[in-house]
Amino acid sequence: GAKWIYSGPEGEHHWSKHYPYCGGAFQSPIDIKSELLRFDPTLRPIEVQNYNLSPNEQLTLGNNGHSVQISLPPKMYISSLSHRYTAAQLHFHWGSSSRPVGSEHMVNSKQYAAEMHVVHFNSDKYHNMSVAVDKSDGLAVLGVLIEIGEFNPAFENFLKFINGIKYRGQKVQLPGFNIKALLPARLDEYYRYDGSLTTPPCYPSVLWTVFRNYITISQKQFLDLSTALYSSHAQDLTHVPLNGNYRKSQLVDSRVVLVSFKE
Ligand SMILES: NS(=O)(=O)c1c(F)c(F)c(S(=O)(=O)CCO)c(N[C@H]2CCCc3ccccc32)c1F
Ligand SMILES: [Zn+2]
Repeated sequence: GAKWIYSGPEGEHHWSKHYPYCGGAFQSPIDIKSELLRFDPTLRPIEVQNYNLSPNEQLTLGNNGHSVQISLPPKMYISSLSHRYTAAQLHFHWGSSSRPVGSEHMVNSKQYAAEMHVVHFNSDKYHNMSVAVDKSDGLAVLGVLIEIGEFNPAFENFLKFINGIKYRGQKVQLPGFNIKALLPARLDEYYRYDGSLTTPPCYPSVLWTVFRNYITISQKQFLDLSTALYSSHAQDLTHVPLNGNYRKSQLVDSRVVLVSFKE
């Protein structure tokens, strides 16, 4: 689609000019505040299938100018929701080396260093992402908050290739690995709400699951993620660093955030 960026003249406050849904309701991310929470005993642990990919599987690691993304094979899916949600891709949002806060969701106004999103589409009802992306029951995204702390070996499976995709449009192949190792320990503890894509076109089509527990990456791993990439093409005269690629918190309005756990 048309170009959009996170800050400046084409920044997020201008997205709605070309992408009307961005100015609409049910937008994401949100600041998950305690007073919004309602315990829902019917929320089952998240169960994922075929996330443990063998190294013989080839994945594509790419720089799409907005994020670093890993394409995921359709054998991967979420089996614990009312419909089968088949994996499409995962990507990240992060801050910058000077401001190491870049998660999209916040918990009681605490912003984390980064956030991972695993994007799935409702394959019971829609043939692919493109058809599902603007349907109210089209997508399910798993959100994982990321803090700086212990080194994360699972991150190395793609971080070690990141210098091959420094510029927009660049892709490299990478051996499959256990994507489940990127998720936090407790898949039974999460926040759940109805929201949207956090980038244009901002369709209100996402069933959000944000896990309660964060994962950690080391300071060095965060620096690699936040300093390696550019949103500009390799041949562009100006190199525009890719960081701070997170949308600000959106209005919750009358939405309730369900939680699968009691304090
Ligand atoms: N935060 S978020 O809302 O989850 C989210 C992003 F932030 C994000 F940057 C992307 S993107 O990397 O594709 C760049 C711009 O769309 C996506 N892509 C999704 C939605 C758009 C269509 C599509 C098609 C195939 C696979 C994934 C996707 C995204 F869903
Ligand atoms: Zn995202």
